Amino acid sequence: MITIQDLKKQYKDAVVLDVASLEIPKAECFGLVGNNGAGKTTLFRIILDLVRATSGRVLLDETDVSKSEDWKRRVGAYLDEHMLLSYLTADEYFETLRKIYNLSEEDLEEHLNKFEELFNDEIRGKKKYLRDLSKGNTKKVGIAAAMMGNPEVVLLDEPFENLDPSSQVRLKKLILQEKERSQITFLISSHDLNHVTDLCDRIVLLEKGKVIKDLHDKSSMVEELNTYFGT
Ligand SMILES: Nc1ncnc2c1ncn2[C@@H]1O[C@H](COP(=O)(O)OP(=O)(O)OP(=O)(O)O)[C@@H](O)[C@H]1O
Repeated sequence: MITIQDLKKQYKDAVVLDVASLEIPKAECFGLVGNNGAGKTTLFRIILDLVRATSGRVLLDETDVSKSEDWKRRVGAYLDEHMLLSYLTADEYFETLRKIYNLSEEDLEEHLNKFEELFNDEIRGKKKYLRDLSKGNTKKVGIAAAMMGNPEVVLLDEPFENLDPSSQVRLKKLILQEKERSQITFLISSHDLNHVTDLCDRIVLLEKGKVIKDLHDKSSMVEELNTYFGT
């Protein structure tokens, strides 16, 4: 369970995030939407303790994420390419993570096999550094890395952006399978309302840093969001 309490982030006098209370239960697929600058990435960064909140706190179960490092083993995330080691090839990067996560070669193979369709023969066995991959293929590496090591929580910022249409469908299938297979709590931010509503049990809409809708009803969330975004 992720608990957000009185969370505020301010840059000089601009309040960019102001979330009084939010609870994300275990195994929920939590979608986060909002216009550019609404605060989605800031919220994810604070949850991951990459940015310190001005006030308030984020708890992972009982642990304040800004006060301990232990929870990091339980959380996977891909926000952007800065999270990768760009001077490695994809194979070298996965091998490095395998050692960090203490996985066997078989475990790694089993994990990466789930991504075979998504990788579309463009990632593994290539002599390209991550910095030279296309944007979409870079994202695929980041997502596979975020889901490595049996995390309890996975945060993905704009996972569908830059993916070709078939890859978007394959990624959606993969996340749905993982949701079924494990008890992963997914936090997914997206501008793609169709994908995020297909995937998520709940969608929170941020506007200027505040939660203005918290939608749980699958049948009405698409319509509510289309009305808000004028789509
Ligand atoms: N380091 C910073 N200094 C000043 N303002 C910042 C900083 N980082 C983020 N902001 C501001 O915080 C606000 C929220 O940004 P954030 O990136 O969280 O939005 P977002 O919802 O992820 O947007 P997008 O959909 O465009 O990715 C924006 O106004 C942004 O300019």
